[in-house]
Amino acid sequence: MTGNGVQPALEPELGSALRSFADHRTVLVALDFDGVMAPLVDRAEDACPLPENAHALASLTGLAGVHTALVSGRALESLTAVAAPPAATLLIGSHGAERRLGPDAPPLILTDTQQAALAAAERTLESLSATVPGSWVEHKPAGRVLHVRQVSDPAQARDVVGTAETALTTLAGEHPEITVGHGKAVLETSVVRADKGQGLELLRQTTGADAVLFAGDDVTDEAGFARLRPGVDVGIKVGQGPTAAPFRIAGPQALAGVLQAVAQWRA
Ligand SMILES: O=P(O)(O)OC[C@H]1O[C@H](O[C@H]2O[C@H](CO)[C@@H](O)[C@H](O)[C@H]2O)[C@H](O)[C@@H](O)[C@@H]1O
Repeated sequence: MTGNGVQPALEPELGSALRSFADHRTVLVALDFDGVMAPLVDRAEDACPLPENAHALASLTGLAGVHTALVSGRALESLTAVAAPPAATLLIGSHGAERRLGPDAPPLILTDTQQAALAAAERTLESLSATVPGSWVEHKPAGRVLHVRQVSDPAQARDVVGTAETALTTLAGEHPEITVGHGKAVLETSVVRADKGQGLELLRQTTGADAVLFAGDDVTDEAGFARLRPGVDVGIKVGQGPTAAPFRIAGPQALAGVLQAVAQWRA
């Protein structure tokens, strides 16, 4: 939203793509959370969706033929705590490793090998984090995340991320389940191979959607954009940075305008 409380106008090409999208019989609106529904903040537990985004998501969720989903890198428990999504909104967490597609969603269960790999990755990240004030390690069912947003010296933040990446890559020689990925002021490791593209495909199959809208801000969202069908689905990059998404909006404050446009054309 702009300073005077008015949603910025949509770019004409995006407006026209949303109009065509809304004309499909069944649609899926899938949204990343951090940096899309909610502005990025220092502490992950303090993230909060912009009220206009939360309201627009709730409005869309109640419409006939419209499915909504959050597709997040967060653990499902953390996602539901900060996003407080509508009950009917489908959830993909841990970058695709966790799913809540109905009331009986099975919990993620790790094999003994995955648990051993996760414990080893955790020891590596915790010991590095202990040497860098301001850094901390987030625990998720399938992974661990080294956060450096609150490290005051950018060079120190870069160094610890680089050291951690090298250490985890070495550890992956012993524990091949370990994967490593970058995000915004984080280094993530997981012992379950999954990505948001797989999560989106699962949502598409589950909902039977004829068209999918996906909005994301981070490098991990590119796996989602890669699964979209040109001319049918709508991919929206939120904020700056290279992307395969054909459309872009400035930030979370511009998302409600997108959601409201779809809601208006579906009503
Ligand atoms: O896929 P997302 O919903 O965008 O989740 C990606 C990661 O989000 C969280 O970290 C990011 O947001 C934090 C709060 O704004 C910020 O402090 C951090 O620097 C960001 O990287 C979350 O903590 C991670 O687990 C998610 O993977």
